[in-house]
Amino acid sequence: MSTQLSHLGNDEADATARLMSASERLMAEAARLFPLAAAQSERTIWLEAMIDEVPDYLYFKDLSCRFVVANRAITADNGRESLVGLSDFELHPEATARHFFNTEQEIIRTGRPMLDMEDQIRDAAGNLKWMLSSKLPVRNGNGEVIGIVGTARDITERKLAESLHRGQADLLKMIALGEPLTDVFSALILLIEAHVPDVTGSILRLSPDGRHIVNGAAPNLDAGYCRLIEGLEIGPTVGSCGTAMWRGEPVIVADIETDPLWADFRHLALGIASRACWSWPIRSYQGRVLGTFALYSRETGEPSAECTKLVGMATHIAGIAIERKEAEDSIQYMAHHDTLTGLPNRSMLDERVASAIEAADDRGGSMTLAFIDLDNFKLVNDSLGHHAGDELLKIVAARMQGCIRASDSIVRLGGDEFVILISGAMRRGEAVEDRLRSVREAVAEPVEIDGRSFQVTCSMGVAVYPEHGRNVSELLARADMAMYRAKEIGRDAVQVFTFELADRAHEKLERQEELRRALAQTEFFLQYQPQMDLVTGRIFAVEALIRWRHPERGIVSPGEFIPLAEETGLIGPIGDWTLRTACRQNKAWQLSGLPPIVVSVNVSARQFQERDWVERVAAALEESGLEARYLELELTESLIMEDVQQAVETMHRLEQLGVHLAIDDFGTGYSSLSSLKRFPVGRLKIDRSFVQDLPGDSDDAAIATAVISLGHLLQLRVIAEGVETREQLDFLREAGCDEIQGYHISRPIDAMALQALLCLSEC
Ligand SMILES: Nc1nc2c(ncn2[C@@H]2O[C@@H]3COP(=O)(O)O[C@H]4[C@@H](O)[C@H](n5cnc6c(=O)[nH]c(N)nc65)O[C@@H]4COP(=O)(O)O[C@H]3[C@H]2O)c(=O)[nH]1
Repeated sequence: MSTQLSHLGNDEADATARLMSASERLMAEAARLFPLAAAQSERTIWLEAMIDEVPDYLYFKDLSCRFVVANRAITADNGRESLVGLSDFELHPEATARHFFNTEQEIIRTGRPMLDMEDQIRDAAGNLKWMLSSKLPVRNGNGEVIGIVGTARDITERKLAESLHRGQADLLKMIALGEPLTDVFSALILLIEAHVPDVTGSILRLSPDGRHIVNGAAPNLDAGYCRLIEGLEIGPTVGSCGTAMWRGEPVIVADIETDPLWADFRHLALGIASRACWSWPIRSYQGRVLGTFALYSRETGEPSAECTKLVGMATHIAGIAIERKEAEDSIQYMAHHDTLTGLPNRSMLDERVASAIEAADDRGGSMTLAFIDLDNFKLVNDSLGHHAGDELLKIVAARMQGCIRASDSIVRLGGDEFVILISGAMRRGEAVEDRLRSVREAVAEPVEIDGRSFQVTCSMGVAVYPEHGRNVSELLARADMAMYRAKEIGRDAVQVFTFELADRAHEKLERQEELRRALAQTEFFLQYQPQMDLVTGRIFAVEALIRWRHPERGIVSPGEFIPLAEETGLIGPIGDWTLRTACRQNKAWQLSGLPPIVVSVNVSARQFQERDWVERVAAALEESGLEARYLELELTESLIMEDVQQAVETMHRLEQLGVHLAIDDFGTGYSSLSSLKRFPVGRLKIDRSFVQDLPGDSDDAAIATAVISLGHLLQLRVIAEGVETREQLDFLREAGCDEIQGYHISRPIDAMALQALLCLSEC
């Protein structure tokens, strides 16, 4: 032991070096205590005894890498009495021994130590061990290398902890990256199996109905066994896992052969030579049981505390993985399904149409899209409430789903719009309409919601690939166009797309653009038609009537463009313009010194239903400075009847503003007497159609007379429009009509002409 240590790179930091320098100090101390040569052997014994106490490996090898000195730790781990004279080739497998030999020869050759190397060895008991070793050259008094001294420390525990730590990190990464759940489970099981000797792991999941076993992963468990337990119903005595899921607590079965929990299944477990099965529930963050993590052992017995701790980590990670997958699945589901009806949604339609087109191309066939819109759904929603509307959609969706074939798909686009994708081939002689008839019939079956029974119909538009379009959006747009046509022709119908339809729609689009331009470039103007009091003969009011001065077509009458404006929503801004212009004009007449008259403005249903309509009327009055009592709004019967309750509410708000209200075209709608009583209106207007054949037509005469009586009974004034002749006027006066309007007095005329007329009649 008089040899010297070579220079170390970092003596202080290195445990091995510290050990070596402690040995040197001890040697020096021994030399001091036993100075005589006679004491030499005693010193050696003393030193050997001392190094034997060191728990790490400590040894000295000669230049041929044979042990000269080896302490008890390394000797015992190699299962020998002594290692002196042996080389690693006699202790380890060839590859390991060669590695050690090469390293040591390198140290001897270069004279440089090798520190903190991590090596794996198998000890005499067969245990794999991780060692942290350092090897240093030993020199004689002349500085020549005469061998190496080595130390090694067992770091197996630390390495296991590290690998566990790394394994956990890898698993969390797999979870975060959304790798398949079975892969995550398998990696988790392999990690645990690597740390708990002689066990086989398994992860089972609980089925969504919370009643059955579903295989998760068990990479080293018999596949046949796994198949046999798949789908078993959990319960109080269903082996370890079925019971653990049932109880929601760990079930540790130390001996499958005798434990009553395994009574019905022990033949299965014993068939795969398992004698013990320990199962722990996997839980969600909120504590819901999601499955089990189980370890099977070939030996009877219970898990160690260390094993239980590891499984605690495993069930935690498995829980995170399952919850993350469930969240992902539900996000996926929500992204592709409509929450109300559970039907696939638009994003799914795109995918399905794309693959249906591909399939049609492959077989040289076709594919059909049917766009479906419920008729009068808005009415149900408005009159019975959104809850009823939702219920109706759910019922209708389920019915439609029940009618289509497995090869077809149904998608809810939103609102009351659905699309059916018919992708399979038609039967011989079968038309698309036949396939869709059953859907229409199912929709039209009576529905009962909240104790009320009613029926809804639907309109369908059909587009066929490849004739009508080459992709989803083209086909959908054309099916939609056809559906609109089905609505136009009276609803409750199927319309197949045609190119004439497209032309018509195109033309409509152009008209719509023209209308927009007309509004922007003020191509509209108002004419006013006087209304005369039959008692005084005085012109007391005028009806404002819109006109369109079209740059090519000349003056266009409202009958031609108001319906389109209503359909497209342009009636909103057009109506606002009319209202503001009429108010301003009326105020201008007053300011010019004419006696005040009322200006009557037509209101369309869509305008009236706009939420801020009352505010817009108030703004038009405010802006023009016209007093509310000089404005009258003409509402049609059908407008009011679309949603009586809402209409009455709006009418009351308008009444509070101080404007007058009149019912236009009276007699053409269906207002019941009882509802008429509820309307805060001041006038009824007898429709022109009942006036034109007066007095000759006895039916019209009876109707006109009845409307006048009815109006008076309800304390309303009655005006007749479309009066063209003296005879009509006389009849109406005779029948007690209060006021008239019509060509007999004046055609609609522009503001200047009306001013002159008023001036004439007043002066
Ligand atoms: N044959 C005949 N016709 C007569 C006679 N006296 C008046 N008329 C016409 O009868 C219509 C009366 O208006 P309406 O019933 O409110 O019916 C109006 C009204 O519903 C709508 N309308 C007109 N202007 C507007 C408006 O500014 N806004 C809205 N929403 N609708 C309007 O367009 C409809 C048609 O308006 P116009 O073409 O101006 O047609 C006007 C008027 O020119 C007559 O003695 N004989």
